[in-house]
Amino acid sequence: MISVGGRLFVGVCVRVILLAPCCGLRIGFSLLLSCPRAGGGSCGLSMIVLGSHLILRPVSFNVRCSLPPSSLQIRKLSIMPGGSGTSHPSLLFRQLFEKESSTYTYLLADLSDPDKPAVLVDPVDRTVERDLNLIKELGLKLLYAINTHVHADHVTGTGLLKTKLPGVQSLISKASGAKADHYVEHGDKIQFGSLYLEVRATPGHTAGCVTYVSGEGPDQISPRLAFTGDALLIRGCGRTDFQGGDPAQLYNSVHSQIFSLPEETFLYPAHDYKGQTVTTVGEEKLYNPRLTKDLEGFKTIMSNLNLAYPKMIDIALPSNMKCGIQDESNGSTGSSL
Ligand SMILES: N[C@@H](CCC(=O)N[C@@H](CSS)C(=O)NCC(=O)O)C(=O)O
Repeated sequence: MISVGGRLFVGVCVRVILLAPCCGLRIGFSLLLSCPRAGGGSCGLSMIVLGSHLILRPVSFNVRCSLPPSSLQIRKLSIMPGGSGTSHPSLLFRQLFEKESSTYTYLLADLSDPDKPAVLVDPVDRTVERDLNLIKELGLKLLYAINTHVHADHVTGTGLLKTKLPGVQSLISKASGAKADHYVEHGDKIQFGSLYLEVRATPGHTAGCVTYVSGEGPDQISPRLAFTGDALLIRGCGRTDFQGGDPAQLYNSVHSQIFSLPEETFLYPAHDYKGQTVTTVGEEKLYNPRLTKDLEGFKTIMSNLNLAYPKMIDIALPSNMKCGIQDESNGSTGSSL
């Protein structure tokens, strides 16, 4: 069905028509011309070509086949996994999943730049080959392999990526105390082409947790995207019982740095254990069962989670303190961005 200027509809369809018991089924082609009617339906004339016969029939529809005016904008959107959309003509965005640790890795690139510069947020060592293949196939130039924090449940892929793609630089917060090529602090900007991610300190799950928020302004991604790591999970949040975790600090981080973003901001966490992919600030402010409580209620919830320690914690923590880099000589002398 084609809508011309939102007023006239032209449609072609193939019909299977039962003529009479003796004739059996016949295939016909129909051309439909119609115009919208008050109340959302449309009416028009159907011309059916059936063998050598032309049948003209008035028709009426209750279901509109045209796009609502707002969805005309959809043509400009990059459709995200999970059904969300963001409007930036040159953004490439992928949400990738590692199923052993239920970790999300995010690939972002600026396709308007001839180099197609890219960043990868929270890569996992087990899925580095998959990520590298994708980066290669799409012709991207990976600038930074970024961590939101020192993960306790899996080994970061940043070290492996650096060995396989020379030129890639690892990046983590200064407050994490981990080794990397670059250390970021609250307010820093990570540029890739004409796009950037802003660093917001969101400690509480770990002392060095940061959230990376896409840039602000008419030339940036809209609605904004925030990669929250484990500070905020969909309808949940990161635990606070190790790595310098502190429930009051986490509560304050989420409320001041994430819930202060516009309601339509898309939130992408580092994990989901229930098959969810994305949420928004507005949704979490309404429905997050932990963070909608007052501070005392939140602290009570957090001290009663009774979660088992992550299975890989003893391997992951020491490795991730070196950004997953096994060779001591590599990545040990980082600098600010
Ligand atoms: N079972 C998993 C670990 C699950 C877990 O503890 N997840 C962390 C984030 S990774 S350190 C968390 O903060 N969870 C919060 C929650 O409410 O689930 C494993 O063994 O790896």
